[in-house]
Amino acid sequence: MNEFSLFSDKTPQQLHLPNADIIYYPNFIASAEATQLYEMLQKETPWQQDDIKVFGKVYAQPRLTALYGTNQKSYSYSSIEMIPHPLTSTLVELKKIVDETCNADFTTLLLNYYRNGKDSNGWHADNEKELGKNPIIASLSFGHERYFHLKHRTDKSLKNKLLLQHGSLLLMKGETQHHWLHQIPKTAKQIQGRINITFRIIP
Ligand SMILES: O=C(O)CCC(=O)C(=O)O
Ligand SMILES: [Fe+2]
Repeated sequence: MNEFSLFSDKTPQQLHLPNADIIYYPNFIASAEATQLYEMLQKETPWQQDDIKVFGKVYAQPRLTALYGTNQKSYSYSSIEMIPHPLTSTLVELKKIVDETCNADFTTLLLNYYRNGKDSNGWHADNEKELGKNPIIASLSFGHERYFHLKHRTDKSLKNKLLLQHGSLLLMKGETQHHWLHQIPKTAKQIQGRINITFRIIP
C-alpha cells in the first residue's frame, strides 16, 4: 500500500485501436487525493510559458509547462529545449506508483498546466529521438477533465477521443507513436484548470 492507493481502482481498460497499445486507468488515484495533488502541483510548480516556432512564426505556447528529471537530460520538442529540475518528494511518490503499474523506470516528467478551455496541445506524436524507438509514455490527469483526441497518421477513417478524468492514468506504448497523433483541443466551455504529468524515459 502507498499513500495514493486509498479507494483507487487500478483496473485497466485496453483501447481497441489498430497499430496502437493504449491502456486507460480511469480512477488510478482516488478523487480526494487527486484534488490535493492538483492544488499542490498548481502552487508548487515553477510554471513557465515558452515560445514555440511553427512554420517560422513565433507563438507563446498555449499552456504552462515544467520539466523534472531523475537525470540531467534535457528534452527538446517544437524548437524548445527544457532543462529538468530535480524531482520533488510529491513527484517521487507519484513516479513510484506509475513505475510500478507500467513496469518501467521513468526518468523525465513533463508537467502541462491547461489554465482554462483556451489552453491546448496541438496534434503531435511523442516521437523525439531521445525517447527511443517504441517509447512508453504514461500520463496522469488532475483537475478538470479534457478530451484527448487520437488520429491515425495514414488511415484517415481511424480516429477516437477519450475523456481524461481527474485522477486517471493513460499509458501509450508499443508502436502507438509511429502510427497515431494525439491532441488536447481547446474548448469553448467555461472550465477550470487541468494539470497533466507525462512520464517518459530519456536514458
Ligand atoms: O495533456 C495531455 O493529456 C497530453 C500531453 C501531451 O500529449 C504531451 O505533453 O506530450
Ligand atoms: Fe504528447
